[in-house]
Amino acid sequence: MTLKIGTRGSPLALAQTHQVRDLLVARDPALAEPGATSVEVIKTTGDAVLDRPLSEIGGKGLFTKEIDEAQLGGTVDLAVHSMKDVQTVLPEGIVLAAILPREDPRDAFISLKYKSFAEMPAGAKVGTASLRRGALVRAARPDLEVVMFRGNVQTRLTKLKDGVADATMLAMAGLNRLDMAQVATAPLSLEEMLPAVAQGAVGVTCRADDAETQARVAALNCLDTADCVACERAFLEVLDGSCRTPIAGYARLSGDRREIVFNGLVALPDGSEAHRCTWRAPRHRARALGKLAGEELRARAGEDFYARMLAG
Ligand SMILES: NCc1[nH]cc(CCC(=O)O)c1CC(=O)O
Repeated sequence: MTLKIGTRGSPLALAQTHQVRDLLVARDPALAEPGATSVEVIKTTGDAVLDRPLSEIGGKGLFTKEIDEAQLGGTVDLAVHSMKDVQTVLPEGIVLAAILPREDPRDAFISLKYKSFAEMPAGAKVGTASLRRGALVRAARPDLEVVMFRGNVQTRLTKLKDGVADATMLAMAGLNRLDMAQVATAPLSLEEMLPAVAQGAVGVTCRADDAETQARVAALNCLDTADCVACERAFLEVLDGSCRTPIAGYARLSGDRREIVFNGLVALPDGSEAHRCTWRAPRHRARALGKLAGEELRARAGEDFYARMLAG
């Protein structure tokens, strides 16, 4: 019997998957035997389309659908995902069995020419395909130009060298997991660049009817991260639906770890509007807090917010 682990094939996805496998082996030395585990690389829609912003492709689970199908079909037993890419409502038959301790949740500013956004002159180009990052840059610096930019770390660095853009942004978590933190010019503060919901968190899914694998995987769960991510995902669930909305959300625990402090944001892609909120609540109310924050921002943005977004 082989424990089959499903993952995308990107260097980051593979690094995360090997980390999960090592953690499982550490808990059950029998898994270290040859053939006891296997890593199955699965190409997803998000991997196949490299030339367009993901928001244009649309649809849910761009980086997860094919892996979910493999899991439900029994080709893989567990799957490792960046939680940022996991839809708020999981497909029927699949459960989230563990969330690993969160990495650095911040975005990194990356440039070969400038040390920070503040140093960038009017007209300089920022490369990103992320609606959230684009909207936050446009809101803070309407004088900069945002250009379309996708690809892995190496591709982006080459594009910076070639002058396709003067700066870009990537999650610190991904750089750290790839041992490439030196690529970051500087981390951006949580105030200037509120992260995507669940950024920096890795989740492991199992089949709902596979109690044995669920029990193995559940041992890796980090309760602190799971509560924060549950809060953020409840927020996203209230606001999203389309993947075409710039949304940011970050929850952390208070110093005594009894409360959750949540910051959320929803914006228009052109940065002309951004609504922010801060809430705190006892941590057992994590999901309710996220939902409340989402409802507050929905109300503050106004009924015609989504209509303005589609028009813009
Ligand atoms: N959508 C791609 C993606 N999914 C997760 C990460 C980074 C790692 C993480 O947030 O855990 C990235 C790349 C990026 O945004 O830089």
